[in-house]
Amino acid sequence: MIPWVAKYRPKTLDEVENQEDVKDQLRSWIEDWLKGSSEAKGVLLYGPPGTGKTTLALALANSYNLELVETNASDTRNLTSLRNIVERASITGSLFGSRGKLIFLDEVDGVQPKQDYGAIPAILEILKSSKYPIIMAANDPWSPNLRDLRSAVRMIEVKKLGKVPMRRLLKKICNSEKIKCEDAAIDEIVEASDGDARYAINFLEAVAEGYNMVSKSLVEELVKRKERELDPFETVRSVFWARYGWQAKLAVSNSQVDYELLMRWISENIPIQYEELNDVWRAYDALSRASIFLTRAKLSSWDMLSYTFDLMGPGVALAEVGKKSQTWKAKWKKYQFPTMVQQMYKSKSSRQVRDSLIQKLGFHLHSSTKKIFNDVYPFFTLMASADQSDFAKSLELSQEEVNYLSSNKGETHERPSGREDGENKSSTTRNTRTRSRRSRS
Ligand SMILES: Nc1ncnc2c1ncn2[C@@H]1O[C@H](COP(=O)(O)OP(=O)(O)OP(=O)(O)O)[C@@H](O)[C@H]1O
Repeated sequence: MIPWVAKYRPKTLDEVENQEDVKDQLRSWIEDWLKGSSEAKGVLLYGPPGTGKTTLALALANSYNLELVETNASDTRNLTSLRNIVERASITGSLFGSRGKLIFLDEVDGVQPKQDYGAIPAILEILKSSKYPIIMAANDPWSPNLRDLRSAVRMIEVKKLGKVPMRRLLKKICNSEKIKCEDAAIDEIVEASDGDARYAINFLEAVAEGYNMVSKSLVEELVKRKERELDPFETVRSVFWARYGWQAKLAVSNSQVDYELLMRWISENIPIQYEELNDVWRAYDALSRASIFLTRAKLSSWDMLSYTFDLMGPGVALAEVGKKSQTWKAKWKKYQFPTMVQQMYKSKSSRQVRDSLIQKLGFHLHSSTKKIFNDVYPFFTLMASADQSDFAKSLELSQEEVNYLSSNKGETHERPSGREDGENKSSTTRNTRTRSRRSRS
């Protein structure tokens, strides 16, 4: 059975819902190409997931009877074979005499500067030498890694699909499938999809397939369930409150939270939920075994994941022996974030205060971060605890930074990142220039 996203994917540009401006730009670009007068070597379609970038590339190829050669931009092996195709094209000459090609490079923003080293230069080279039009897609095209690429192509933004065309799209599918869909249910899916057509169509298919009809109450229930799967508090609660093993297993296997992180969540909250020492012991025993199976799953076979779920879900849930008799009020506990997540957050914000503090001191003293950190910083911690008001004002410190200094922090932290010498000199120069310009005006 073909999934609906593929079954109902528009074949030509005229069938693509909305996106009129994008379609016009693509038509004029490809027609210039076919006439041999195109200025832009390639096009980069960018926009959120599920908005139709791949669909538009495919529809463009079909509309102009071109063969679509599709590859993922981070697959460097495919880029090499693409280079061969392009090279061969330059030798064989007339390309549009027979059936021409349209090259489609998906996920150019997925190219990693380190792992996929050479991919962007390869794309730039293909762009330069290609006799075929090249169309690319990205969700986020603004990374510094793509700077050269951005200036080499025409950028076309693909916006989220609006509510009216999305509704039209879903209704068309309901009619073709001869399924009874309540209007309010369609509206609910449109709302939940937030302009992502793939999400909306998949959602519609899941409801229709499971229940043979699409009602508002069903959609609401499924939206809630999806939200719960994303929420670690809900997963933890479902595990601890499960009366039967299968309920706990379903909660962990459906959860969208990363498995390791989920283990930390469960681990943190075991002693909060369970009061009997033996229950706590059994729960931790199950969880530690789950951790072993997770490592095995990663190292050898993902089949082991099922044991991880068994231990992390039912293993922890059934560790509490007297659970069945408890009311929900007795079970209700206030869960907490894993300590590690809290610490990471705290140390990150604390590092940010320290770094901005050192930048400011460097600016006022015309020194590098290294010099400030090694030689000057301890004196400032003393000065801050002695006199705060004038000191803070003259250095333009925020209250957060003053508190940080006067609590004598700093020695306990690692040295801040950044270039050691000259870093603050250049920022000082920049700041001084801004200041003098300001004072002139
Ligand atoms: N404007 C549209 N008209 C009709 N169907 C659409 C439209 N946009 C998207 N779709 C449907 O949504 C599905 C997903 O779209 P597509 O794969 O083109 O999105 P994308 O922008 O390439 O996503 P990603 O960035 O995740 O790769 C398509 O298979 C198609 O069925």
